[in-house]
Amino acid sequence: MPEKTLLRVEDLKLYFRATRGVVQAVDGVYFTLNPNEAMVIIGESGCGKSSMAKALLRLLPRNVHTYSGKVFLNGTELISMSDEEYRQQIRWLKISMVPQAAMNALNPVLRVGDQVAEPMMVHHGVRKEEALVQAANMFQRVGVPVDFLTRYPFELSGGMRQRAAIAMALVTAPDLVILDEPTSALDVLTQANIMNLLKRIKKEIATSFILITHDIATSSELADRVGVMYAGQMVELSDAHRFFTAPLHPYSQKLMASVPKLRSTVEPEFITGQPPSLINPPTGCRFAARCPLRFEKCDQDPPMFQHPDGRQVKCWLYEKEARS
Ligand SMILES: Nc1ncnc2c1ncn2[C@@H]1O[C@H](COP(=O)(O)OP(=O)(O)OP(=O)(O)O)[C@@H](O)[C@H]1O
Repeated sequence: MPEKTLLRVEDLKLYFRATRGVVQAVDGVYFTLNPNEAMVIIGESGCGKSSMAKALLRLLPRNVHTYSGKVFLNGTELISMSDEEYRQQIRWLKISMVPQAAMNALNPVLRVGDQVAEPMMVHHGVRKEEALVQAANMFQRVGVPVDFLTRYPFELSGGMRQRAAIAMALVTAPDLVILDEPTSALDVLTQANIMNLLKRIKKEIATSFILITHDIATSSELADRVGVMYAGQMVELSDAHRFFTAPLHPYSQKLMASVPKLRSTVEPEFITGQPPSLINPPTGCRFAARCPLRFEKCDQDPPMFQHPDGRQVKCWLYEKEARS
């Protein structure tokens, strides 16, 4: 029977070699994603979000120390594939990405239409004329004027370039699109437009999304599920509704309290202290040093507890609930 889960990530690790030691950027991450679901990954800068995206996309830098675990896409394991197999069978075809700054995704010396058409030609063996027709369709879908096909990236605004990068990620109809801070380099209005575009696309196209973002407020509108990362680990996995109403993990609660609210007189809070170093992270709960609810047990590393309502949380506070 085919697996209902689209993506199953088990004990994913990505460590880097650095001058001061080994950086445990992604340290034993587990999660699953269903078809047509949008999962938002949030967490402070440096907690390993982009590294996790790189691990899923196998876009690994040269100083990798450890790359391990299992990633199943529709039942096919990706980590054990060779780079060549991954490039031929998975990247762009099954999993595509929209990187932080679209300028980096687009080649400055090639017309954007040709670039958006290219994945179709390379991965679906489609002739250039047909690929350009599909690129034009995709441009219309993401709100880029079709006559922009013949323009170069520098002739497009930041927002239009980001839309073109989204078109490029979608043109092969992949199962999963990973967006790494897709709006971070854009002004607030353009950010909102891009988020609205993603919401619309999600309704129209049967694709799953992993959206990595700092922008908790806007991402709440797109998310079906939320994953919270802290110091290289996933500390909460939740459906979006429950998460945005009442998150479980003390870190998630602090993160939510730090989001400014338009119609509230409550001041946003800051999370005091710094996340631990990922070179020698603490052996117990990694958030303990900053946690207002810390108790003795937090000196031990908590497992990911299964909350009775289906959420998962890596915090000893939920040990009893998880058992009962
Ligand atoms: N190639 C690399 N070599 C060594 N260390 C790295 C490398 N890439 C990332 N790191 C380190 O890994 C940790 C996680 O970084 P990562 O960029 O994944 O975090 P992030 O949560 O995406 O941060 P941001 O939100 O700022 O993009 C950081 O300590 C970072 O300095």
